[in-house]
Amino acid sequence: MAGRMCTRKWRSYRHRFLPWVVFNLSKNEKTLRHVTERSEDSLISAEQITQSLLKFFIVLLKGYNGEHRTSKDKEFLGHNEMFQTLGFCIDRRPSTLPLAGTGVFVVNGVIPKGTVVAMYPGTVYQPYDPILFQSIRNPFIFRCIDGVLIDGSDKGMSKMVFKSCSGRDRLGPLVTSDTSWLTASPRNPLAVGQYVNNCSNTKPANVCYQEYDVPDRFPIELWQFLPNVNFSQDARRPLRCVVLVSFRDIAEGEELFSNYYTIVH
Ligand SMILES: C[S@@+](CC[C@H](N)C(=O)[O-])C[C@H]1O[C@@H](n2cnc3c(N)ncnc32)[C@H](O)[C@@H]1O
Repeated sequence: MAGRMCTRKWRSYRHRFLPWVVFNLSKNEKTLRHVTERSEDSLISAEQITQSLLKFFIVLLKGYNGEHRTSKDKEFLGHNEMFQTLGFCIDRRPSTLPLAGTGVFVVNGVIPKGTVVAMYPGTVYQPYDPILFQSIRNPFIFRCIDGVLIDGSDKGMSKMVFKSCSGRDRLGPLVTSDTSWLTASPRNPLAVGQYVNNCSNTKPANVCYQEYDVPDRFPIELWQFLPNVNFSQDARRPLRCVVLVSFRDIAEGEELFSNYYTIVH
């Protein structure tokens, strides 16, 4: 009986980070996110995500193309632009949870409910792509509803694969993805979503993951701020990105927490 229930739950899960979620499932039963329909899992529409990213990327582009900037200015440019355009700023800091490593915090401003708060960077693997070596002991493999995987690790082989795919996909002088999320100072400061920790019994989730396929009409000169790249050059589908959207208003100083595990009934 328990086995059958477990199998049913397993079949209806949406997102997971292995082996973290499997290991913690029983411990964190209260923190599972339950939704009754697949559509309920999307807090905002794809069009709202597009508009939000366009608004921010256009400002980033102007900033990075601006003259009279020193390299020091450029280091903080993303954060300044983020605060001015979106009204908040996020960054990585040691987590408030014991033994949880790094987390992501609202360091300036407030985030209203239903806002695109962060992006989950990484190499995008279709269900048929080989990912075995990159996935070994890698807690940053994010699983989308349709089996697409995103490897958000910024180290070792994962890092090499991302850089190589990004170089391969350049269109002459046009860069079509951002590799700076692999460093401590991403040009697009939204691209730190892979460091958002799982909620706990005392720290409920304030953001959730939402899949987003980049539409054809997304301006090519703004692709340089997208922190995702396809592993396969011949992936015959739009580029998959994952954004984190706020469940509620989030105050300055708060840490972001997501649900690593969502059950669709
Ligand atoms: C996707 S990473 C998140 C970033 C991670 N905190 C780090 O510093 O690399 C997932 C890993 O973070 C840690 N983690 C996430 N949520 C946690 C929690 N609520 N309590 C303890 N550790 C957590 C676990 O080690 C997990 O395997």
